[in-house]
Amino acid sequence: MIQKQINRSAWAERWPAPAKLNLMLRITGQRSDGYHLLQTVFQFIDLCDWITFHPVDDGRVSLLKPMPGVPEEDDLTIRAAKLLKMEAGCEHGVCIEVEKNLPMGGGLGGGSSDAATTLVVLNQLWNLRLPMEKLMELGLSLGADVPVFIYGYSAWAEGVGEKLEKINIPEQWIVVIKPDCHVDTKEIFLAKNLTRDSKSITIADFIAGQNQNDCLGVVSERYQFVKDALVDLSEFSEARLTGTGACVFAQFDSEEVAASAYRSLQGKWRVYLVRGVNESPLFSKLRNGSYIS
Ligand SMILES: C[C@@](CO)(OP(=O)(O)O)[C@H](O)COP(=O)(O)OP(=O)(O)OC[C@H]1O[C@@H](n2ccc(N)nc2=O)[C@H](O)[C@@H]1O
Ligand SMILES: Nc1ncnc2c1ncn2[C@@H]1O[C@H](COP(=O)(O)OP(=O)(O)O)[C@@H](O)[C@H]1O
Repeated sequence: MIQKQINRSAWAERWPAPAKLNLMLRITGQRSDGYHLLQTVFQFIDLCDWITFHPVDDGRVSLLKPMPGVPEEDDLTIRAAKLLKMEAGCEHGVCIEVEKNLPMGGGLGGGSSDAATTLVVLNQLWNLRLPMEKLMELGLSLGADVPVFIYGYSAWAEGVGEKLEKINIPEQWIVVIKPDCHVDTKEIFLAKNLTRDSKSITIADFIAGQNQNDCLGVVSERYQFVKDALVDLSEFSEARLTGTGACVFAQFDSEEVAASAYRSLQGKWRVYLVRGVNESPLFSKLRNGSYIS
């Protein structure tokens, strides 16, 4: 985590909020508050929302343009900025501009990533100096997926996704299909027939090929588009579900083979050709950018 101060010019920058994939997901139990205990592996992909933070003098936190279907006060960037202000007890204001590229409710973690980028970048721009651990704690109160985007590196995750351990995964080419449906995370976790008692595995087991997603059965039984997308994608490589869906993905060693699969699927599906990356593009930008003094 970069703790250095960013120059004032960074206000004019566009900051990435990358998507994640769950390369496997096991549900090993349930907490007394209903939240499920998971084992999962997060890797980032180079498909991003882009966020610009415009300074304002009146202390208000607002969106330049609210997203269709999401009231401004519910937007995770607004909630993150307000939470940060409250935690730091500061009077700063900001107008947030989000260029939304990640499909919503797709299991790519777009809302969580937008929240994480807001926490990390405003912490720098407002010179609050909150440590990464505090930002991750604030992030967790916004959503189970937020901490990994603050952590900024591919991770083996346990708990509800907040106990993170760095992991290096081959940075392959990936084809992602976004089926034309929105899967509600809560609905899947409430399903009676969801597997909730998977045996815990180790990182070595995952590397050896144990990569099941325990949500797959319930999601594909309820969402025909997801089932169909898995069938079409598996003609090219092993097809998997990310998170609770709706997106499905397949990994490829070769860009050429991935691009060929992408082209074949393009006519029928909303499809993305991306690359898996172990360092979050947000942290690559913070580390490599000339705006860090
Ligand atoms: C399943 C995962 C895997 O990465 O991804 P998505 O498919 O949503 O991206 C996440 O853990 C999702 O995280 P996130 O999308 O932030 O979920 P939250 O907003 O915290 O929770 C939405 C709802 O799902 C249920 N929930 C969520 C996470 C969890 N470990 N157990 C749960 O039971 C809770 O009912 C909660 O009210
Ligand atoms: N900035 C945001 N971007 C996306 N979704 C948001 C945002 N703020 C709030 N949300 C809400 O969070 C829900 C989950 O969005 P998202 O994170 O994209 O999906 P998922 O958790 O399946 O990856 C959306 O349906 C939307 O109602």
